[in-house]
Amino acid sequence: MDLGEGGATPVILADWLDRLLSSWHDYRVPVYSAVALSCLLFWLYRRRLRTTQARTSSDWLDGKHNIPLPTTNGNPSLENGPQPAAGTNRKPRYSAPKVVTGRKPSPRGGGKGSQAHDEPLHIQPLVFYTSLTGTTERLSRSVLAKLESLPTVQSLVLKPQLHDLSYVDLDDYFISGPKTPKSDTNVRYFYILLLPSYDIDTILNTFLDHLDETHNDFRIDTASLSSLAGYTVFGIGDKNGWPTEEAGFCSQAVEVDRWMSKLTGSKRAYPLGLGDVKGSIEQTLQDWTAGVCDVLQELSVTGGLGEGVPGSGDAVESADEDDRDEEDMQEDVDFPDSGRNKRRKLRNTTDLEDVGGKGTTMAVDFTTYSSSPAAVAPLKAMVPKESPTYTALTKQGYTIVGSHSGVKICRWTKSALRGRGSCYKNSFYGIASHLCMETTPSLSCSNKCVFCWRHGTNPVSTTWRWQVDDPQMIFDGAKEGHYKKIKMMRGVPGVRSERFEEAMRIRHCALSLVGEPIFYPHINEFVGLLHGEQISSFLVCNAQHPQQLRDLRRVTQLYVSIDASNKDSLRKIDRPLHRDFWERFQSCLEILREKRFIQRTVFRLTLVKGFNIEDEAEGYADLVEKGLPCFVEIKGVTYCGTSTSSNAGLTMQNVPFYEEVVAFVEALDRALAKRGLEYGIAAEHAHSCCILLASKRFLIDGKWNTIIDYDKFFKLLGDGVDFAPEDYCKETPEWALWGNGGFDPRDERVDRKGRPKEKKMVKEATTTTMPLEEKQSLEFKNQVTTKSCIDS
Ligand SMILES: Cc1cc2nc3c(=O)[nH]c(=O)nc-3n(C[C@H](O)[C@H](O)[C@H](O)COP(=O)(O)O)c2cc1C
Ligand code: SF4
Repeated sequence: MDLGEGGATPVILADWLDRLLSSWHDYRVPVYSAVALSCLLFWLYRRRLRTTQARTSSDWLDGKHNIPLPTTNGNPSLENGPQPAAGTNRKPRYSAPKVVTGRKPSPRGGGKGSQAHDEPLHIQPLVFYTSLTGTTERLSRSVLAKLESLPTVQSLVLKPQLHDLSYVDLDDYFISGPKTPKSDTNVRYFYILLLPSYDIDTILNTFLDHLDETHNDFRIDTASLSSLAGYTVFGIGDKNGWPTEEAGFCSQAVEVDRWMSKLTGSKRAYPLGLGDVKGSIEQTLQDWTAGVCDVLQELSVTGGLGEGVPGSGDAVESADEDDRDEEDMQEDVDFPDSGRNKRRKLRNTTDLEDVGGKGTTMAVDFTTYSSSPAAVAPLKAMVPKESPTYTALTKQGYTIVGSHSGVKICRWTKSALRGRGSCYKNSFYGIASHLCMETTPSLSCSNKCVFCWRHGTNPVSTTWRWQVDDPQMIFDGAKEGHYKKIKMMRGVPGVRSERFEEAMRIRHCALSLVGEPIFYPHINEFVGLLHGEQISSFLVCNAQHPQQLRDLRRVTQLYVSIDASNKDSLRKIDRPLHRDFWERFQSCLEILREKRFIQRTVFRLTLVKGFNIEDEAEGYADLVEKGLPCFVEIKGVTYCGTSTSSNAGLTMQNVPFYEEVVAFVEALDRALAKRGLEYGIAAEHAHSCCILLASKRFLIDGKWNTIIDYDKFFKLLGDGVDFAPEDYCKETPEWALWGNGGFDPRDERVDRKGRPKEKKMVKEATTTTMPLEEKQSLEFKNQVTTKSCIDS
């Protein structure tokens, strides 16, 4: 090629390009094929390489590299005599970058292969302990004995094994769990750990380091013990030297519990138990063991840890959970208009007492007191399963019972289970929130109060125009729903085992939630069922159904919501459906006055700034004079933060400060004194912005007696004698009295992240000057905690 001839160069280049292009056209198909084939070969090669690596890793863990596997039948630590302490004989961790993902359980059990699915699931309890001075070993043996005596369901719970952590190889049990024996592929392991705490260097530090390393080793799945069926921990400590958890009581057991939660993917099967060696540890352990045995039985039958937090316990730590609660609360579901316009007025009406059981075809008119025969029209369910209302309520955490009742565990119940405080009813009347069931036999109401947590989400009506469920069915369904929700809490971090055990026996029933309980035609029978099981009853009604209020038989404490002191305010706030709402309201006050020597009567005042506080103290005092209730509860409104509340014109500005509630209560107290009424400010629960005014009938020997003596109440009820509210009251604790804040010292106050906080913080903060935003956020936090127990 002569490149010297400048003019020929472009021609040559063009010629080359032309040749290249025609070659490409001739050979492009084989070239494409060759590239595709190379890619395929490369992919196959990579895949094969990965399989080989995984097998090597698994072989390594399975002991094909000279690592002995734990014996599952028998206890190496006990049978083989003393062995070197863990930590001295621990094998070095393998260094190859291979990922240990934990053993995969079969869908139901823990076996591999399809055949395993048909075989029964076997639960193998493994009890681990460590002990320096022998206490924990002795206690562990007693747990072992109890587990051995467990009546097995078709022998599905295998003989428990005991392992001293000082002698076992931690790698064998605390990396990916023991290997499933070939003889029984459907075995799943259940770890029970009993651990003392030492603030000196012991095997426990080695154990904790091991769990930490396992969790943080990038080669190991963070939840490498997720194939376990579950785990639970019991801590042994000494309250003499380490009086509180913050001071180190059972600190190492608490820590192990946290690591195990992470490593198992939150399979805490039973709450962490803590026993004080200088206290009643035997009893605590016995109760805890009984609970663990129940879980084992359930596990062997169902193959799962029960509903709730996935795998029994979501890995939500306290902060997440609190967030979730608030998210729940923010949630606003738009329900279709339950049909005020569509509502069909039934011409013919009947008395409540004439209404039959489920499937009844009679309608009840609450607008009149007449008792003419009912219309014979087939009635529908109030909340049908397929309705959007049902879906939305279920989504909000309600369990719908039958066709018109609901049950839900309130935030205070959860808080009390975690030892973080009960609602104000604990301070005023001695109701610990974890013993309380909140339910309603009627999700429907005849008001649309501006502050109602769920107004707009439930049916509203002046008439009962739905089918009527049997009270026994509602009672059974409510208990079942409640217990199910409590059980869902057992995997939640921080739940105290002793409170969890106590919660499995309902002691109180708050008939409030949402809706109007007195609306339910068989309310008396329902209350009778509660009392039959020694469950006390608090019934809150909206002062709109005088006939039903009059007919209501004895409840432990009877509430009437007093949401305003005059007609205009009441219309604005309660937005009642009845045209004669004010007359109904007045009648209810008279009825309450008549009942005041038979049962404890309460006025519940919910203060809404801009609606019913300003200059109304005198008006409320007049109402108190009329009804002469035993108690007057005054509470700042709960701000729901939903569009329903804002549609009703409510904002955070309507939420009073605690100091404003205090000022109002003091004004009301003065107004009552002016009228010569014998009342006084008895107690407070600053945490939920609530204060109690009480009749001096309950000031006995100069001491307030606002607490209910529940045993006495049931005794008197059982004796069938006449009795008065003063016959079943007892002294209010010091910490609950006016001026002392009202936070139960047996509980611990925490902040949103679950960290302990200064007990007086909220009250102090709310009563000092602070920027509006800060104040609102704090108030909101205080207020949202009371979301569940609102007036009907
Ligand atoms: C040196 C020492 C340190 C201890 N540290 C704690 C502690 O930090 N927290 C705690 O709750 N108990 C602590 N204890 C109390 C023990 O946990 C308690 O005595 C336990 O019953 C010991 O169990 P063991 O006999 O099985 O070893 C400590 C005891 C000793 C002797
Ligand atoms: S807030 Fe209501 S339902 Fe919850 S514990 Fe208190 S009384 Fe019971």
